[in-house]
Amino acid sequence: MSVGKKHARSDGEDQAVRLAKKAKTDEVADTPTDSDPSALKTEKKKKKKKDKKEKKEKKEKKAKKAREDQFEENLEPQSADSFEAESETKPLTKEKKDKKDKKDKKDKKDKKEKKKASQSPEDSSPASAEANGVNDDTNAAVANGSTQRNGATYTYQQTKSLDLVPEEEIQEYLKKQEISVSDPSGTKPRPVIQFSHLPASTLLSKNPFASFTAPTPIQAASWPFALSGRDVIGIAETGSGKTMAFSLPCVEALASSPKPKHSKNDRTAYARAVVVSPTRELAMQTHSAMSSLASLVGLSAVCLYGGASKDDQRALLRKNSGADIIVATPGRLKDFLSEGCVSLSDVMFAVLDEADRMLDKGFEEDIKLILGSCPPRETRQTLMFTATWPMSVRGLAEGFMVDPVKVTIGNRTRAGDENGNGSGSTELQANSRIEQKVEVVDPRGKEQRLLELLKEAQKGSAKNDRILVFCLYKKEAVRVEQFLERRGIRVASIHGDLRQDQRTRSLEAFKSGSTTVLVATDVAARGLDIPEVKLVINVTFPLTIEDYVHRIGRTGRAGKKGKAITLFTEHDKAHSGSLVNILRGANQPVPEELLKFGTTVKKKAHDSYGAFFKDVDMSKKGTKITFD
Ligand SMILES: Nc1ncnc2c1ncn2[C@@H]1O[C@H](COP(=O)(O)OP(=O)(O)OP(=O)(O)O)[C@@H](O)[C@H]1O
Repeated sequence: MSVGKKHARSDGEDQAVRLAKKAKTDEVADTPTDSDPSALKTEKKKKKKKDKKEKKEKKEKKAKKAREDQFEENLEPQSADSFEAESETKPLTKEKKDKKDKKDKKDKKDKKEKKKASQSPEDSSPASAEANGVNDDTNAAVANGSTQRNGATYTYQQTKSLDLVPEEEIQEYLKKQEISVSDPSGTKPRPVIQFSHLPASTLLSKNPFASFTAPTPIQAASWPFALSGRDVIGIAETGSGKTMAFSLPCVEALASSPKPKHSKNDRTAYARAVVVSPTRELAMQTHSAMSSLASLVGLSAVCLYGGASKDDQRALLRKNSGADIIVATPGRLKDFLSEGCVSLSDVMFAVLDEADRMLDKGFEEDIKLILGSCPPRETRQTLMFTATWPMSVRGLAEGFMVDPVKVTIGNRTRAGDENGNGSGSTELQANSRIEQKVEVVDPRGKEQRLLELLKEAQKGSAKNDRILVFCLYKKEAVRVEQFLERRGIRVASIHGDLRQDQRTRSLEAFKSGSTTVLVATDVAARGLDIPEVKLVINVTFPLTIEDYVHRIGRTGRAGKKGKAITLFTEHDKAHSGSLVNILRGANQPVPEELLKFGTTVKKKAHDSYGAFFKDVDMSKKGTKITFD
């Protein structure tokens, strides 16, 4: 409220008295007096505003100083611009002058290279990995001093090189890669088509993408949002690089923010990022990918999963002084949380990998507890990635996020009405590079048919081709493995009845090629990135059509082709409609025998689908019940 307004209300008060009162109010602005409460309130507000401004300025100064220090340490060329204005007004020290000269030279060189690149825009071979990994746009991503809501000081700013890409090229890319973005705040950052379009950073200067030529569509479209601190739901086909889509923004966010300090005597491990995975093997795989990236900037990652020694994992946490990133399965993470060994109170970045699985009934409560142990969604960044996004989990997902951006890859719009108006909802879609074949068979003849298929697939030069065989039940997997073994097939298995070391050994043997056939339950359906799986055979149909999409997605990864054969029996007829839709959606043949089972899509039958592969900690002792 202005002083003028106050005058109007204090009739009869003489000017001198009013001034004296105001002076007094200014003096005691912090102490409430009953002399003039409304004036006091105004002054208090003013002071608060001033304090806030001062605080903000101080924070900005501090952030600038931190960046400056980092710049000094890392000789990060992109940071130089933030200090250019300063250099103009102050006399340059010799060191700064050298740096400026160096930068000017580099700018000139970059301009030349850019010109060259514009003549051959397709030059994205691994040989040019350095250019791919490190942005040559020295002027591009300049931290502007503000912090993201999760506390990271990294600021995403579209680079000049990306600005320079003609709009038609961007539109063509979005169309060709079938990228759709739904953003409640309406921002439209351009996709990062080349690695060189990414803002320079310490991490990128380490060239983490040397073996890749360009970002995958989900990376290209989601990075600008995730790097800006936004919550993201990323939906893209199996094997399309979603792990890197969340790993890069996670590591950038952590690398740009100081680790909160805790008492030296505090033995709790305070993670700053948490990634939750549905299975142990996937957690280990994600951990391996993330720690390679994190270690480039001196960050550590620890994997916590059931079935392995807790003491060893505790020791790892201690060794890594808490670990910056924790990749975990929910059960083991919950255990560590309840013991007070791990705290998520410093988490600025939370990821649900295979998000629909994590939000389904089997894990819902665990996820509520885990995300509930993190700072509130307003002050952390939450990312969810998956290849399948059923309606049933969407509402729940958004409850954990703030205005999430939804990035979808693939033409998943519902067919819509006769006028061609789609409903715009995200449909289930299988990887279109996978050749899908469905054979309707007699349930009694399944194992014999499996044997024939394996022999056919491993004929001649293909004798060492890797084949993944899916069963629904653990006992079934055991039976099928023994059946194949007796017939001379080199086979291993992975399912929940095996000890973790046995599971790990089987997977390693399959990866290394010492066994070419792996019989698995749905414990191996999601996320596992096993190179060169040529064929997936479904001996028994999974509980849900989503699991079918994930199972067959173990082949045809990272742009490669693959093949999947499904033995379908009358027992699976409830899935015929949704399977027909998947086949049609991927332009695959639909056998007449399958159509006979009907094309109606039934509502999801199993509430806790995939519960068959919920990881149970086998190392835990059961509770002994005594009867007296
Ligand atoms: N930009 C890229 N170019 C080429 N290959 C890539 C790129 N990014 C990641 N990859 C590779 O693609 C493979 C599949 O990636 P990833 O496991 O992240 O897939 P995904 O989308 O998470 O699959 P799923 O849905 O099955 O979990 C990995 O081997 C990974 O190294």
